[in-house]
Amino acid sequence: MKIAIVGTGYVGLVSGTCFAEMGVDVTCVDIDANKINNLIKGIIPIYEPGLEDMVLRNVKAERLHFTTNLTSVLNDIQVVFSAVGTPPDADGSADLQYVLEVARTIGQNMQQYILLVTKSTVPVGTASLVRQTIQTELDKRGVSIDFDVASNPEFLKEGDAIKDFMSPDRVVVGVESEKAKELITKLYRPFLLNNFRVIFMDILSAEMTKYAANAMLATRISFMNDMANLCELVGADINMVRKGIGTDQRIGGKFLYAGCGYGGSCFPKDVKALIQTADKNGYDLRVLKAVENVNAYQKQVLFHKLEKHFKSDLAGKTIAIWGLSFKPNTDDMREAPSLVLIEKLLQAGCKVRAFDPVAMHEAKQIVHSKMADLIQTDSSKIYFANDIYDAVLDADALMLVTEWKEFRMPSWGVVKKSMKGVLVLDGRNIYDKSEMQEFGFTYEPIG
Ligand SMILES: NC(=O)c1ccc[n+]([C@@H]2O[C@H](COP(=O)([O-])OP(=O)(O)OC[C@H]3O[C@@H](n4cnc5c(N)ncnc54)[C@H](O)[C@@H]3O)[C@@H](O)[C@H]2O)c1
Ligand SMILES: O=c1ccn([C@@H]2O[C@H](COP(=O)(O)OP(=O)(O)O[C@H]3O[C@H](CO)[C@@H](O)[C@H](O)[C@H]3O)[C@@H](O)[C@H]2O)c(=O)[nH]1
Repeated sequence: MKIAIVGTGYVGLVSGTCFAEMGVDVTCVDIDANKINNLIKGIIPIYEPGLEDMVLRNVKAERLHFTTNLTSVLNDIQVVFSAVGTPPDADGSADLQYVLEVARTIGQNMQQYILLVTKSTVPVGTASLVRQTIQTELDKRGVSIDFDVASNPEFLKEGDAIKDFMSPDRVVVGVESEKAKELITKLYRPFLLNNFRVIFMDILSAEMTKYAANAMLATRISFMNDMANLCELVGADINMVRKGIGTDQRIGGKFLYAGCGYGGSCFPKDVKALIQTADKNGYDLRVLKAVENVNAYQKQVLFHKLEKHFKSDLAGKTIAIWGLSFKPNTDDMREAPSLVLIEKLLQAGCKVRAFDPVAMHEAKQIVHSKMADLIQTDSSKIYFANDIYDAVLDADALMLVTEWKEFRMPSWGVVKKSMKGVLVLDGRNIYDKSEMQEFGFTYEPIG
């Protein structure tokens, strides 16, 4: 079977490569010529564990191809997946310009039946817009060609993307024709050996399922962060509370980790977009608004702890940050809590020494463009360190922001000698309090 995937980002490249791994002939399409040229040369644009090997293997086997020209493959295939970006508009709703552009290109150029499957996260009702857009282009051409639209939202997590795609808990598909259902069933059949279900439903419910899933996960995190903040005030331990409630099968143990806020390209934007969808339908999603507020507060919690410790006298202090990406195993910096902290530290007159195993390049670019006004007079205000020990040199405090594996067991003796101060703020609760105290640190986790 031959398919095309439009949009060669995290979702498009991972999905395309995984379909190719299962024997499907896949062409990945992107408007970014630089990205496509690099992929043709074997240069992978994102950091995702295991992806590079899998891309190279499938390119070599001639099952995975790259092009900037969707039209050139359109008449050789029956199924097109759209995995282009849906970034937030100024009001927080999803910007559908890329999704509709793909539909337009298809309507303008298709010569035979096409099933267009939207994998991007799109507001409920988008499939109708996609259908209308294709139909309008066909009408302009004065031709009548059969086509279908479907919704197949993606649930993969960055850093675990290949495992999530190959063995998901489930695949959700919204269809409105038997033909579309058959094509998608055929495509996912090889994956079913990995023991998951394809759940077919109507398109509106499939579109809604994606937002409801992300909203529920974000809600769990904000709920736990709220509980963590209360635990601190009453002297309870959020980790014990987490274990205590997570063992209740109705609650479950996953996505219950308190921390310094959720980031990434999905939760923040999808929570906003769902609030917008509700507003447009005259409904106030009060729970999700609270989820957002808690998260905005939580991204500043480590800074507030620092202020409290130094009695707001932060000017001139050197603060080390371990972990910049929004979560481990990715170089993605979108909505990363580290960015909020760096900005607040620079505004308070601190010097920042930052380190991340993978996201240094992205982090540097963002800090230098978005915080230019804060560092222009003195670029030494932020230093991107060579490793974890370089980062803590002469630091008054250390903040652990992203729980990369290599931060889990540092040589605390070396860290202690290198630091000027003793404060360690653990934004992901990965260290052992008594061990930290034995080393002489003032240790503060979340909750
Ligand atoms: N990143 C994730 O972990 C994840 C997981 C599940 C769902 N999603 C959703 O999937 C969608 C894609 O996310 P992403 O993170 O992969 O985005 P991304 O920004 O990494 O990639 C999108 C790609 O689409 C390309 N593009 C834009 N317009 C195009 C067009 N007309 N033709 C061809 N290519 C075009 C861009 O150049 C870019 O390379 C979003 O809706 C997102 O919400 C993302
Ligand atoms: O218990 C937890 C779990 C996660 N996080 C934070 O939540 C954010 C998101 O993490 P995660 O969900 O693992 O990463 P994403 O790659 O953003 O994946 C989410 O967003 C994707 C895009 O929609 C969905 O496909 C996935 O199912 C959904 O988990 C990160 O900042 C994490 O640090 C916590 O604070 N506590």
